[in-house]
Amino acid sequence: MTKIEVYNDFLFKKKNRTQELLICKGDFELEKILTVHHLSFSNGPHERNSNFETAIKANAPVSTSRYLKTLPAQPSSRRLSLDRHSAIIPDPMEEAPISPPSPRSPVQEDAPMAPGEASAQEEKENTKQESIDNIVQAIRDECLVPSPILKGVPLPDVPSALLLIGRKYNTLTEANQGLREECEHLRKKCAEECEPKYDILKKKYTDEREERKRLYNEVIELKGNIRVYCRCRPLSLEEIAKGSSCVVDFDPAHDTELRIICTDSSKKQFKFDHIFGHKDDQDAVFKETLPIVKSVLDGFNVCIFAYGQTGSGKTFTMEGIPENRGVNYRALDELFKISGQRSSLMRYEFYVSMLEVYNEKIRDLLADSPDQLSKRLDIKQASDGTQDVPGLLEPQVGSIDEVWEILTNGGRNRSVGSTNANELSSRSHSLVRVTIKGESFVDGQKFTSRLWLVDLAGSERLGKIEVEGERLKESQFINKSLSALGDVISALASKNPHIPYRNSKLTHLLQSSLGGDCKTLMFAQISPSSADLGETLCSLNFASRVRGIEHGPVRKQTDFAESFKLKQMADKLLQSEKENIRLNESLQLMQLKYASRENVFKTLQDKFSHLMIPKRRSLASFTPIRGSLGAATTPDKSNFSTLASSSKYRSPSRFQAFSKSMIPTFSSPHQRLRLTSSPTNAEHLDGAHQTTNKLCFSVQKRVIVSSPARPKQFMHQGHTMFNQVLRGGNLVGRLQGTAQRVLCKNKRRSVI
Ligand SMILES: Nc1ncnc2c1ncn2[C@@H]1O[C@H](COP(=O)(O)OP(=O)(O)OP(=O)(O)O)[C@@H](O)[C@H]1O
Repeated sequence: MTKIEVYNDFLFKKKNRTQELLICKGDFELEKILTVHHLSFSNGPHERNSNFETAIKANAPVSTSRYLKTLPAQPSSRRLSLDRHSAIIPDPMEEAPISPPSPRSPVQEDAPMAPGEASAQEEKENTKQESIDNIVQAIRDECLVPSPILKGVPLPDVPSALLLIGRKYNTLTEANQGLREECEHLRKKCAEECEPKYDILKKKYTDEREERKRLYNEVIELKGNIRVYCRCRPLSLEEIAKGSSCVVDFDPAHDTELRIICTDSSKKQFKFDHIFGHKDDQDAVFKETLPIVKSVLDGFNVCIFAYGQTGSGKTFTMEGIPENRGVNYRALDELFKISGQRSSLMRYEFYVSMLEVYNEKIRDLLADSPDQLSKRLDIKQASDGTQDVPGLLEPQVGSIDEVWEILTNGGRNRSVGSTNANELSSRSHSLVRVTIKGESFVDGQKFTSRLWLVDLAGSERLGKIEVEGERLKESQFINKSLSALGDVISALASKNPHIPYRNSKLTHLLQSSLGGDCKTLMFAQISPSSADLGETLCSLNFASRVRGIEHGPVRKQTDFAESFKLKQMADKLLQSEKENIRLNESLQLMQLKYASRENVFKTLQDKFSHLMIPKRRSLASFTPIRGSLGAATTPDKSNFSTLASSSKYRSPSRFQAFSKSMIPTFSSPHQRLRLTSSPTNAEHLDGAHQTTNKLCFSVQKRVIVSSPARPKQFMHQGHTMFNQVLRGGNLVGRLQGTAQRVLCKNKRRSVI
C-alpha cells in the first residue's frame, strides 16, 4: 500500500492534463508539488478534495491507489508518475495494491445481474484491476528501483525522514517567527531612537545644501551673472592659402586679454572673462563653462549662447563634431552624471526641445513631418510667468545617447544656406532648451529650471557677405534680432527698468533666462584672419559692451580676497561716516546750547547793569551784609565811587568787573534758588511790596537781590523774611537751569 505522510495542508490544482498535488504549509505556503498524471478519483470532483483532505488532515496513512481509477492499459507515457521529490512512497510491505472502490453506484450494486452481464462485468473489473496493478508496478519500478549507482544501498526510511524534516521545519518556522518579532522590535526601537537624530541630520543637511547653493551662487555672481568668453578659431587652410595673416595677439601670461593688430599696425586691447586661443580645445572650453552649467541643477535658469560672424566657430563651440563634442553634448552629459551622483537625495527629470528662429518665425526642429515642421509656433506666457511655446515637442530624456540622437535629428532640420563666408552657414538662431524638474527626497522641495543652449546666426554686416534675394532678407532678420539681443543685454547690465525683450522672437523666448538670477554666458567667436578684421572688431566691441557695462570696476572682483578686503574697508568707511554724522549732530546741539547760554548771559548782564545803576545813586547808603551774609563779597568802595562818577551808560568791561566782584561764584546749582512767595508770604512784606502778588528772591550765597528802591531797608527786610520763611519752610525753591528768573513787581528778570 502506498502511503502519504503529510503533516500539513494540501491543495489540488489542475494544469492541462496533469494534476498537481500541492502540499502546503499553514497559510497555503507551498512546500511541495507532486505531479500526478491522470490521477482520478472514485468520487466526484467535489468529494475527492474533501476525501483526500480529510484523510490527510487526520494524518492517516493515505493510500494513493484508493484514489486511482483504472487507467488505459499501460501506455508508458500515460502511466501514473510522480516527480522525483514526491512524498508519495509506495509501501514496500504492501503485497498488492488495494483495489479502488467500484465506480458503480450503490443502486447498481444492489441490482441483480444477468450471468453474461456478470461475466462481462467481471472481465471488465479484471482488466481494470490489471491496469491498476500495472500502474502500481510502474510506480514501484519507478520509485523503488534505485539508479545503478544506488544499487545495493538500503532504501532510506523516507516517511520518517520527512517527519523529521517536517518537525525541523516547524522548529525553524517558530525560530523564524521569533526572529521576525525580534527584528520588528529592533526596527521600532531603532526608529524611536534614530528618528530625532534623523530629523536633526535632515535639517542640518538641508541647511548645508542651502548654504552651498547660496555660496556657489555668490561665487558665480561675483564672477558676474553675465560672463563673456572669447574664442578664436585657428586660421583655416583656405585662409592660409589666400595669404591671410593672423591679427589676434594672445598673451600667454594673461588669459583674459587679447590684442588685435589693426591695419595701421596699432594694437587694440580687449579684456574678457576668459580668452580661448586656437590651442585651446573643447575640453578647456567646457571646463570654464561647467560652473555655470551646474547652476541649473540648483534651480537657476542658464543661457549660453555663441555670437560671432559666419564661419567663426559658433556651431563648433556649441555642437562640436562627433569626434570632438561641443558644449551642448558635454553640458547634458555632465548634468546626467551629476544627477546620477545625487540620485539618493534628488530626483531629476530632463526634457529636451529644439527649435529655431528663422526670419522671426519659430520652428520646431524635432517635428518629424513637413506639416509639423512648417507649423507656425508662437510664444505665450505660462501661468508661472515664464515664456512657453505651446505645441513645441518636449520629449523626456534619460541618457546622453537619447539626447544626442534627438539633437542630431533636430540638427538635420536646421535652415542652412551657403554664403560666400561659409559653405554651410546657419541662417537661423538654433536653440536647444533643456527643462529640468528637480525634487528633493529630503525636504520635498521642487523646482523647474531651464538651460538654453543657443547657436546664433552669423552676425556679419550685409556688405560683407554678398547676398541678395532670400539670403538678404534672412540677413536683415538676423541682424535685427541680434541687435535686439544686444539692447536687452545692455538694458539688463545698466539696470534699466525697461528691458526690451519683445523686440524680437529670440529675446522674447529667452526672457525668463536672461536677467535676474539667471546666469548668462556669451561666447564671442572671432576669426583670426586679417580678411575678417572689420567683423572681428565689431564682434569684440559688441562683446565688450555686454561685458563692460555689467562688470564695472566695482562689480568685477576676480580676486576674492581683495574683494573681501575692499568690502571690509567700505564697511569701516560707512561706520565712520555714521559716527561723523552723529558727532556733527551733537556738536550742533552743543552750539545751540552755547548760543542760548550766551543769550541768557547777555540778558543777565543787561539786567544786572540795570539793577546796579540805582545802586550807583545810593552808593553812600550801601552797607555790606554781615552776620549770616558774611560770606558775601563786600563791594569795593573805590569801585562804587568810580561807578558813581561814571555815566549811566558805562562800558561793559568796567561793569563786568564790578558785577564779578558783586556776584560770588557758585559752588553748586543748588545755591541758586528761585524762591516764590506764596500768598501767605505777602504779610511778611511791607506795603510797597504787598502790591506785588508774587515776589521772587534769588539766593546767591545769601545775597538777596531785590527791588532797587530802598536797598538797605529792603535787603534787611528781605533777609529777615527770607530767614523766617526758610525757617518756617514756607518758601519754595526751584533750580531753573543756569539762570534764575526773578519776578519783581510783576516784571520778570533773570539773574545768574
Ligand atoms: N576652434 C576650432 N578649431 C578647429 N576648427 C574650428 C574651430 N572653430 C571652428 N572651426 C572650423 O571652422 C569652420 C566653421 O565653423 P562653424 O561652422 O562652427 O562656424 P559658424 O560660426 O557656426 O558659422 P555659421 O554662422 O555660418 O554657421 C568649421 O569647419 C569648423 O570645423
